Amino acid sequence: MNDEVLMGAAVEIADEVGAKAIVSFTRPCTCQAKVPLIWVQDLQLDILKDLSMSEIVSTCEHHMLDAAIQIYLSHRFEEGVVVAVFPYAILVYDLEKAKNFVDVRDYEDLVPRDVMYAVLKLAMEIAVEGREGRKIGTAFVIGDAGQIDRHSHQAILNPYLGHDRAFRDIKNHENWESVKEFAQLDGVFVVDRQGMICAAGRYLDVSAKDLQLPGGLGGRHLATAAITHLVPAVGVTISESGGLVRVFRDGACTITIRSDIRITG
Ligand SMILES: Nc1ncnc2c1ncn2[C@@H]1O[C@H](COP(=O)(O)OP(=O)(O)OP(=O)(O)O)[C@@H](O)[C@H]1O
Repeated sequence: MNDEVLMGAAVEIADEVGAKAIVSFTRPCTCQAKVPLIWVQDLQLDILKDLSMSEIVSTCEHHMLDAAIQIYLSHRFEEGVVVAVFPYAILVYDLEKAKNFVDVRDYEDLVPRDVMYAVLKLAMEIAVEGREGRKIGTAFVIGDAGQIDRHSHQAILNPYLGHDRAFRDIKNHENWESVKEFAQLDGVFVVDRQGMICAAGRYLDVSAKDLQLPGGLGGRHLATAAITHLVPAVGVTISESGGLVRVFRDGACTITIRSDIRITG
């Protein structure tokens, strides 16, 4: 169906239901929306043309959740509805679903909300952007830095050693460029509860052999999961091979977020 016709209908529906935004998975086209327009580039949507109507709706809902998680992290929309436009369907989508899926409050006993938000958003940026066209994988272990230290050692010289707090604060976007540079190093980042990066290039001396984890995880993922079982900490990993961002606590994977969709607007 014509993308412009669907967009026109979406603008009317958005007005009617008081939507926060229109989220479009179609090709960009002109429209007169009164609410923000968010474009999503999702390469896995080509399959829609071969599906039945009910399959289209459930697939679109699934893809909308992936997009809504990114929108939740980037726009901090925590409630309300958006109107999602797909090549063959229009959905009115409740943002609560994304919030429930990645609720930063679920980690508040270990990591404050603003620190968790910052690490997740930064992790998504690293997963989406990579570095100079290359995918990169890394991990953040956030929590009791003293205890994390006891189960790890420096794989390389710590680039954060001796730097003052202003440069090490992960909540400050100005520090994210250097984090992205150091994300290319071996090992993991250690971040304390205040959001201060204590180390990069840290090797975790732990074993995941007793943990129940999804198959196919690499060494850094397994070690990050294992440290969260051993000490009060949350792990956030970015997979170089699959582009997925995962969150671990208590030795288990609690969130998996796709990063192969691009949000603009
Ligand atoms: N215990 C560990 N602590 C810190 N870093 C590790 C540990 N084990 C492996 N690494 C580092 O992680 C890097 C990637 O290893 P690997 O591909 O096995 O795992 P991964 O990062 O979990 O998986 P992916 O390939 O999906 O990113 C290696 O360069 C290695 O030095």
